[in-house]
Amino acid sequence: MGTFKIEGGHQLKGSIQPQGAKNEALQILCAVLLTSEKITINNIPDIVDVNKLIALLKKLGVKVEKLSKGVYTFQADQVNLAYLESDQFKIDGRGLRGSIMIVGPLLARFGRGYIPKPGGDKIGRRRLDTHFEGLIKLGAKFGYSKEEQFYGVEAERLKGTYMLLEEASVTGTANILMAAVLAEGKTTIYNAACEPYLQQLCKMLNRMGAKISGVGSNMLVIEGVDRLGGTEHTMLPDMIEIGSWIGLAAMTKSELTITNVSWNDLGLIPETFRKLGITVERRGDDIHIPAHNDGYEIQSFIDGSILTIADAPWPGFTPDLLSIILVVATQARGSVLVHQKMFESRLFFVDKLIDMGAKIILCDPHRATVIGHDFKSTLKATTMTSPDIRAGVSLLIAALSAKGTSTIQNIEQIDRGYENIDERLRAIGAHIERID
Ligand SMILES: CC(=O)N[C@H]1[C@@H](OP(=O)(O)OP(=O)(O)OC[C@H]2O[C@@H](n3ccc(=O)[nH]c3=O)[C@H](O)[C@@H]2O)O[C@H](CO)[C@@H](O)[C@@H]1O
Ligand SMILES: C=C(OP(=O)(O)O)C(=O)O
Repeated sequence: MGTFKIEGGHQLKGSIQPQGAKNEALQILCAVLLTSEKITINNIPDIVDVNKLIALLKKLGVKVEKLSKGVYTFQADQVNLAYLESDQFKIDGRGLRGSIMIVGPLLARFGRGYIPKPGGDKIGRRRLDTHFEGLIKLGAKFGYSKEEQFYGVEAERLKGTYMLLEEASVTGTANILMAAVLAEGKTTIYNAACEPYLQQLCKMLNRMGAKISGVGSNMLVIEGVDRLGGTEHTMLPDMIEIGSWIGLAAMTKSELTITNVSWNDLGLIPETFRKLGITVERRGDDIHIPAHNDGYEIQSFIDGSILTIADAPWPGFTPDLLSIILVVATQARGSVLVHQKMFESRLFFVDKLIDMGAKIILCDPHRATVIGHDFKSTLKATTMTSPDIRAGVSLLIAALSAKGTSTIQNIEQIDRGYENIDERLRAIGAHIERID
């Protein structure tokens, strides 16, 4: 179990370039299974989850070539379907959440797709009903082994249809979409998720020859085609990393420039941090955060009532940044209610922040009230374990702002989604060391 040792209380300074988006990468990598032609992908983040998925694709027979840092070609012209029946696949498939999205492409192109219950963050129930209900609507036969927690779908030829998803599931929409592009006839997916990750996937599939309209909306209309071809794709910067660095800058009172952020794809993220009183300046395609030497003040609603920040399906505020919002609020002037509507166990990490001296009341598993210290009391350094990827980074931010030396264990969780985080943070002045 890897550990970070962090000496807090130092101001950081400089600029940081966000990595390619983790959740987009997981979708895009699965899409290479849809064609026998070569696909070139740029800006692939070097993170554990993505590397696990690339390794899984290789075992499936996909030819993978690394051209330079972050640039790879993939060619799925000789797919080894026997691997899907191996014990090794049952281990590899469980290694991350994103592996679930191989099912749609495999089903569409080869008539069968399987997956063990995928991994990912332990942040509450993470069901897959939307995925399989959608694939069943397209005509697939579904099987599930409760004992092995192993899912499978099979179909000779998928047939387009109309479907209204029960929830706007991100990976669910991607999975169904990747099956529908090769189905016979027209598919309509209503209540589709529409994060920039999905917009990027749609654009890539259209470049490969798919016929998808409604990109960016919650109604995707897909005219099935017989085959797809090769393309080149470049990943957007990771918006969750960008939000993490905004929070980091504010809480350590640091002046930081986050470069090439693709502003137009950030949705409500800048505005939500502004509601906490943080100055988020747009400079071209960069974000500039000045040093908040006088702190930052949480806004109230127009009627004077306490601000609530809650997650919602895109274009609402992403649940993946609520843990960061929560930690940043612990040093703000004022109070905020953080409402994590989607996941049931994602707020439990606040116990660690309370240990460090933060004023937080966990109202129930979904809601926490934070009463900011306004830097009148600094957090105390401590030893903690990262429970999930975003809580891990939130604790890291807390440790960088705290007095003294903290240790964070189980940093594999952080490495799942943040590329080379210790080295990149050291480059802007953080005192952080990786110890094994
Ligand atoms: C690999 C990947 O891409 N992971 C992301 C993806 O996970 P993933 O695709 O697994 O998450 P889903 O979008 O399926 O759902 C996440 C949770 O939100 C609930 N839900 C979802 C939609 C909705 O309209 N109402 C609702 O309550 C679901 O029941 C579930 O508990 O999307 C999540 C939600 O943005 C993110 O946290 C994850 O980082
Ligand atoms: C929940 C997350 O990831 P995953 O879906 O891969 O567990 C996340 O990226 O915040």
